[in-house]
Amino acid sequence: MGMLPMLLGEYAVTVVAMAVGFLVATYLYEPYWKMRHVPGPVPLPLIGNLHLLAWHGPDVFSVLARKHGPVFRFHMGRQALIMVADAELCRQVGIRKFKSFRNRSLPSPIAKSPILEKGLFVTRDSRWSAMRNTVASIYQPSHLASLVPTMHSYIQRAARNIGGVGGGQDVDFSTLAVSLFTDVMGQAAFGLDFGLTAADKNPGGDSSSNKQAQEFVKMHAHVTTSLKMDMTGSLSSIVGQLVPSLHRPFQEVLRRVPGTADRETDRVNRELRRQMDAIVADAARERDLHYSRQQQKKNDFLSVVLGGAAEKLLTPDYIGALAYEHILAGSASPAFTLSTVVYLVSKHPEVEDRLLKEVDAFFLDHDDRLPTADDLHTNFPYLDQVVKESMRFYMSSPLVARESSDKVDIGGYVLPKGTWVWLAPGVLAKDPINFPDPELFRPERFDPTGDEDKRRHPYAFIPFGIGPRICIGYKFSIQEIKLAIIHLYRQYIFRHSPSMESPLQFQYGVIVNFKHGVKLQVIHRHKE
Ligand code: HEM
Repeated sequence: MGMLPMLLGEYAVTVVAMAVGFLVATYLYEPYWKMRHVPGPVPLPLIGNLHLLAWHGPDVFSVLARKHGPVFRFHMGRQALIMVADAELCRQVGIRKFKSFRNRSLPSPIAKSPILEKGLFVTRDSRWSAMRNTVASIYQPSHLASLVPTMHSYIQRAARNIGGVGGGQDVDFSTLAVSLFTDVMGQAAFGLDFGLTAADKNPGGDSSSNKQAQEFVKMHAHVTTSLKMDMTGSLSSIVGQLVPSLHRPFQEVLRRVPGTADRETDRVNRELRRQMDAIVADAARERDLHYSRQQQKKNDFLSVVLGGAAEKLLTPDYIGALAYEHILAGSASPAFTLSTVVYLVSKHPEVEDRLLKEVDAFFLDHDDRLPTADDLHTNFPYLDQVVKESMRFYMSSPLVARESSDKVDIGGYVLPKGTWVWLAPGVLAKDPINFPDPELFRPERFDPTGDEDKRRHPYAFIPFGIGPRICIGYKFSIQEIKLAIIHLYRQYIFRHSPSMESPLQFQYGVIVNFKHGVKLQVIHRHKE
C-alpha cells in the first residue's frame, strides 16, 4: 500500500466529517439564522434556551421581556419561538391579524398525540373552523344555564365528601378538585357519572362500572401529566423537543421496548381510544333508541354533537376526540384554578371575610336557594374579582401558541410564514404597568369601578387566550368554578396544612400543575 491512497483515505474521512458537521450545524442553527433580526438570548446547540427555563422556571419569560423588549426569540431545542409579551401586540396576533394566525404551533409530542390530534386544540384551518362552529352551540348561554343543576348536584356531593374529612385531617384539595371537575365533565361530555366524588361509593369499590371509571380516570391523569414541556417527559418527547423530526421514529422504536415511558403512554393512548370509541358507539345507539321512543333529548355534549347536522363532518373518531378533549381540558385547568382560589383566600383573611359576607348575603332568608347562571354572572361581584385575581396570580396556561400562515409584521419584526409565535399572558399578568405591585394578591384590582381596572389595557388579562381561538370552555369554567366556591364557602373555610410546602411548587406541562398538591385543613363553619 502506498502513502497516497492512505492520505487520500484520511482526507476523505476528514472531508466527510466536516461535511456532516457542517450539515448538523446548519440544521441546528438554521432557525436561529432565520430569526436573528429578532432580539433574544443566544441559543446553545441542541438545547437552544431550554437551560434558562430549567434554571428560572417560567419567570424566565418576564426576565427576557425586560431584557430584550416585548417581542423576543426563545429557542425550545432547535425550534425558534417568537414570544409576544405586550397586550397590544397580543391583540394584533390574536384578533387583528387572525387570518395569518389561525393555527396553533405545538411541540410534536402534543400535536402528534393520537389522543389529541383530532380535537379542537390541535386541528387546523378549515377543519378547525367547521368543528368549532359545530360545537359552539353547546356553549351558548342557554345551554350553559341548563347545566347548572347538574354542576350543582355534583358540587354538593363533593362538598359533603369533604365534610367527612374531619378532625383537623389534611385534604389534598387539588386531587379533590380534579375528581370533582372530572365528574362534572363526565356528565357534561358523555352523560356518564364517573362517581369519583360520590361519598356513598367506596372509591376502591369493586362494581365493574366503578372500576372502569377509576381506570379511565387513572389513564386520563397519565395523559394530562405525561405531556410535559420541561424536558422531564418520555425519551421520545425529550428528543422531539430538541429535534422535532426525530420524535416519531424514536416513539415508534421505544413503544416496543418494555419498561419505557413511551410504551406506557402508547398503551394508555390505545386503551383510552378503545374506551372512547365504545362510549361514542353506545351513545349513538342510545340516541337512536331515544328517538324511536320519542323520549326527551339528552343535553350532554356527545348527544348534542351526535344529534346535530354534524354527522357528515364529525366521524366517530373526531367525536370521540372532542368529547375526550372536553374531559381533559375541562378538568385540569378548572381544578387548578379552584385550588389556587382556596389556597390564596385561606392566606388572606380580609379577602376571606369579604367573600364569606357576599356568599352569606345571597342565602340570607333563602337557605335553599340555588344560584342561577344569571346570579353567578351578576350577584357575586367580589367572587368574580377573587377568581380573576387568583387566575392572574397563578396562571394555568401562561403561554398561548400560534403559527403564522404567511409573512407578517409583528411589532416591527417581519416574520416568515410558518413562524411559531407564542403569546405570553403569564408575563402580561405580572407586568407592573397593568398590575401595580404584581406580587400582591389584591382582588380589588379587578373592581370594574376602580381606577386600576379602568386604566388597564383590555387585553392585559387573557388567561383563557384571545380572539376566535379563545378557550371554548371559558364561560363554562367560570360558571362551575364560581358555583363550587359558593358551595364550599357556605359550609367550610380552609387553612394551610403545616405539611404543605411554601411557596407552592409547580410542574410545567401542557398546563401548569402542582408538584405536591395543595394540602389544606377543612374547618366547618357551622358546627351543629
Ligand atoms: C380555568 C379553566 C380553563 C382555562 C384557564 C383554560 C385555558 C385555555 C387556553 C389559554 C386556551 C388557548 C386559547 C387560545 O389559544 O387563545 C384554551 C383552549 C381550549 N380550551 Fe380551555 N381553559 C379552561 C377550561 C376549559 C374547559 C372547561 C373546556 C371544555 C369544556 C376547555 C376546552 C378548551 C378547548 C377545546 C380549547 C381549544 C379551542 C380551539 O382551539 O378552538 N377549556 N383553554
